[in-house]
Amino acid sequence: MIKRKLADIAAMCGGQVANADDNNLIIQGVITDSRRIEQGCLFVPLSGERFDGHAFVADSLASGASATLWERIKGNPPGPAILVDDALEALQRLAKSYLAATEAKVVGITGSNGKTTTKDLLYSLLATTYRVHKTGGNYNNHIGLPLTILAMPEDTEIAVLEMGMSGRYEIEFLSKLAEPEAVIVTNIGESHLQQLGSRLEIARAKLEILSGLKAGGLFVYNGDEPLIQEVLADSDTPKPEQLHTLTFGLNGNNDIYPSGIMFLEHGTMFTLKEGETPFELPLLGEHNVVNGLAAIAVARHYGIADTAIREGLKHAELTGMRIEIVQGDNGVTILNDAYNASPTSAKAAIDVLKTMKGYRNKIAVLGDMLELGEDEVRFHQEVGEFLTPENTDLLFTYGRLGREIAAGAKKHLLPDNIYAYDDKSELIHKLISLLHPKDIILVKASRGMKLEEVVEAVKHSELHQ
Ligand SMILES: CC(=O)N[C@H]1[C@@H](OP(=O)(O)OP(=O)(O)OC[C@H]2O[C@@H](n3ccc(=O)[nH]c3=O)[C@H](O)[C@@H]2O)O[C@H](CO)[C@@H](O)[C@@H]1O[C@H](C)C(=O)N[C@@H](C)C(=O)N[C@H](CCC(=O)N[C@@H](CCC[C@@H](N)C(=O)O)C(=O)O)C(=O)O
Ligand SMILES: Nc1ncnc2c1ncn2[C@@H]1O[C@H](COP(=O)(O)OP(=O)(O)OP(=O)(O)O)[C@@H](O)[C@H]1O
Ligand SMILES: C[C@@H](N)C(=O)N[C@H](C)C(=O)O
Repeated sequence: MIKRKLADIAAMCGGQVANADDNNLIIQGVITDSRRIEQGCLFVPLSGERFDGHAFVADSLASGASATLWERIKGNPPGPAILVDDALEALQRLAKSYLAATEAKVVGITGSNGKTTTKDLLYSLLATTYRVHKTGGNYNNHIGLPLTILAMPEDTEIAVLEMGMSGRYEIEFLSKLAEPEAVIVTNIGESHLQQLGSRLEIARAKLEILSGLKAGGLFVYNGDEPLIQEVLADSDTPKPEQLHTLTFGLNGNNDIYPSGIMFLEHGTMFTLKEGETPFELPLLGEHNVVNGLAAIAVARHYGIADTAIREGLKHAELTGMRIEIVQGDNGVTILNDAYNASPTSAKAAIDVLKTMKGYRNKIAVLGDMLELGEDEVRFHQEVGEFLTPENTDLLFTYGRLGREIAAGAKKHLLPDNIYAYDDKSELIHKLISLLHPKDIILVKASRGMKLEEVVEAVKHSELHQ
């Protein structure tokens, strides 16, 4: 993490030191939450939906922060400070300046689905050889990415940075801040359609990642997605000189694609060439093989041998709630995919349920998918129609839009096997009453639905069957 003299930090973020007895005071780390102060850090007071961080500056200094940023418009700071006009902009400038002072090469990852998973997989491959830093959790926006950079060890060789968006020009900002030398676009789904209006516009937003890519940089993208090719070919799409490209995907016309896939109980095996030693992923689903292909493409670009890649994949540490296998105390198997949901990721998860063998009942617990815009009802009905007796025995839905999943499910499932709820506790009660230790449950909805509460309840429940 960043460790500098107070005066140097002021210069790096364009601020001015005030109230400090010692400009050579050493600052270590940057924190934006007074509830998580670490001794000697710089507190950065941000304004959000509920609070103005300036209200917590005195507390932060009392709790061990060595200094704070302070916006000039707020009057006199209550202790050692760096005066700035805008704390967020200063935080972003500090991050850019710190990154430039290191030798770290940046790999940027964006896409509608799979950013966090691909980031975790790529990290595990690169870390076999390099000193690597990666985005923690889902810290992928205009605040999270700068904080990720400032938490980076000074001797980092490669930084794997997740870049998220819900509107145009957000990725452009992040890419220009981080100036990656390699970038991945995982796929173009439906996430944030509400704000973007069309999948083409989502593709344009994702390919803004090329705007900050260094000259001669590498663009690794999902070759199965025609919208990416379309936007890449558009002369209006900003891209660097001497752009190198690599495609990944399931189709054999990609630069890297699987020659065979085998679904296992707790993971997935795949080969890239017939007869070669397979690669093994501790993740379920064909979609995670695709994520793995993107990670392999970049790892090979950085000279990682396939033997190291196989080791890295096998021991990858993954962020939870992405089709995470959870074993209940009561024997029930839960596929916790509750982190987020869109039609593309929901169908990918249902495909995983289809590959699971040896269970009594396959149960899907599906909730609202948010931010999908005017076609949200149709999207939910289509997910319902995707459910068949081959992949689902019982369906539980949660939420207003979940009812549309239930409506669509009637196309292939018997009405007696479909349960729609607006109340989470009622859903949990009914679900538990039907559960058997040999059942498997997929739990999936958008972040805002907090379906991890269903996972927690089911995990610890006493069964009656
Ligand atoms: C600003 C901030 O960091 N807020 C976080 C804070 O929120 P809180 O509920 O406390 O309220 P405020 O935001 O109003 O607080 C303002 C500041 O005051 C601080 N503070 C508050 C109380 C207190 O007692 N002491 C304090 O010091 C506070 O820390 C603030 O700095 O806490 C919440 C709960 O932990 C956080 O959720 C909230 O974080 C916001 C949402 C945030 O953006 N955090 C980033 C670090 C981040 O990267 N979060 C990611 C999610 C990113 C994301 O949604 N990405 C999208 C794509 C990008 C969309 C883009 N348009 C966007 O706007 O984000 C995606 O789809 O992936 C994460 O945490 O997962
Ligand atoms: N390549 C993919 N295609 C479809 N779904 C995917 C893919 N990769 C991951 N998913 C699913 O998408 C959801 C989110 O996964 P992950 O967090 O890795 O993606 P993300 O792009 O970081 O998501 P978000 O933008 O919501 O933070 C999970 O349900 C996961 O199973
Ligand atoms: C807030 C944004 N990152 C997100 O995840 N939105 C989903 C759709 C949600 O809020 O549930």
